[in-house]
Amino acid sequence: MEAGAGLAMPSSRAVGVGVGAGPGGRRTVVLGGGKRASARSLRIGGASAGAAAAVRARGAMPVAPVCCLKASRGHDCLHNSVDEALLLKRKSEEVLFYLNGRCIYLVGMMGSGKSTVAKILAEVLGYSFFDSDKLVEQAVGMPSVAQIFKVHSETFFRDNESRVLRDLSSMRRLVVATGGGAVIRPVNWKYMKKGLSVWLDVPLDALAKRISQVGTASRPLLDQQSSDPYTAAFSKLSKLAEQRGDAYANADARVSLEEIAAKQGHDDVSKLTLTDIAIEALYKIENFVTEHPTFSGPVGDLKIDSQSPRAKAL
Ligand SMILES: Nc1ncnc2c1ncn2[C@@H]1O[C@H](COP(=O)(O)OP(=O)(O)O)[C@@H](O)[C@H]1O
Ligand SMILES: O=C(O)C1=C[C@@H](OP(=O)(O)O)[C@@H](O)[C@H](O)C1
Repeated sequence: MEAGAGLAMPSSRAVGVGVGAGPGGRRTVVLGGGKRASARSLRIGGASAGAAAAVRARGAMPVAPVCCLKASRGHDCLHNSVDEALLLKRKSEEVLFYLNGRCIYLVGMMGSGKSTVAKILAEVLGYSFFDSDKLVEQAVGMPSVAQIFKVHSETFFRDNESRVLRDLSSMRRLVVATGGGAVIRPVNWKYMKKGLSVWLDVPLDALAKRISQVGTASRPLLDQQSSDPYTAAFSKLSKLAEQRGDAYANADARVSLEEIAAKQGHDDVSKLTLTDIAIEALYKIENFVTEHPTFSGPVGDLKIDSQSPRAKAL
């Protein structure tokens, strides 16, 4: 049975960014609606130095004073967090102007952080967040992508994925985390090109580490019991990356974690915070829209606002 994608809109939320201490004293960004982004989104001391370095590397002045560069506790840490949160919020306000309601599609390999980063971008932009895998699950009426692959087939999943992207592409003000394989069908690019696509480019070894930590059960293309989880994930991801070739490079903007790490003087992408990555994504989006002035023009057939009652009926 194939079903069309029914899109249930999350309710619209006030957008605000604040900071707080999460469980175990870890830092969190508190986003609009009271949701907390991952505790990795802010780090103490070094993180703010990193954000400041990123700003300097871009040749731009920080929009909020970046202070408190040494690792410490208490008020200094709070200032660091506030600086980063403000930078993220202010940059999002600038980008909003150019986007003119167009959707953002995050593409990238499995585990590249599309869902995680998309949620942050949606919060700061005041957009709605969608995960295309979840919409396919809803459309098909199955609890997981893994089950859809098992009971039906990858082709069945891909057909539904394309339908979901088609339906989303007529809407405005969404940040969509696509499935890692969405880039392989040209028709999906036709849909995603109605908005702006961002490739989260993460080194394969970092992806394999993340995926082996969370397990491969939810990612059927990686689910192999035979060898140790890191080696299995790395080997399969390498094959997929080879097969997919330049497909990800069709995206309008590329956020390379290796590049951000190099700009900040890190030798390891795992030292980057989610805030670093989200800020870089906003800078890359801004670069694209300012280099393509026609992009900010009339939105044409994108008439359905994600927050409107009409969208709920889709
Ligand atoms: N920058 C990051 N650093 C470390 N772990 C991350 C980062 N981004 C995402 N993760 C973790 O990696 C896993 C996959 O992230 P997710 O956002 O689901 O990726 P995707 O949607 O691209 O498959 C999750 O456990 C998430 O918490
Ligand atoms: O790379 C892929 O082909 C896939 C990635 C998955 O999404 P994530 O990238 O969100 O894990 C999911 O769509 C499916 O398992 C196939």
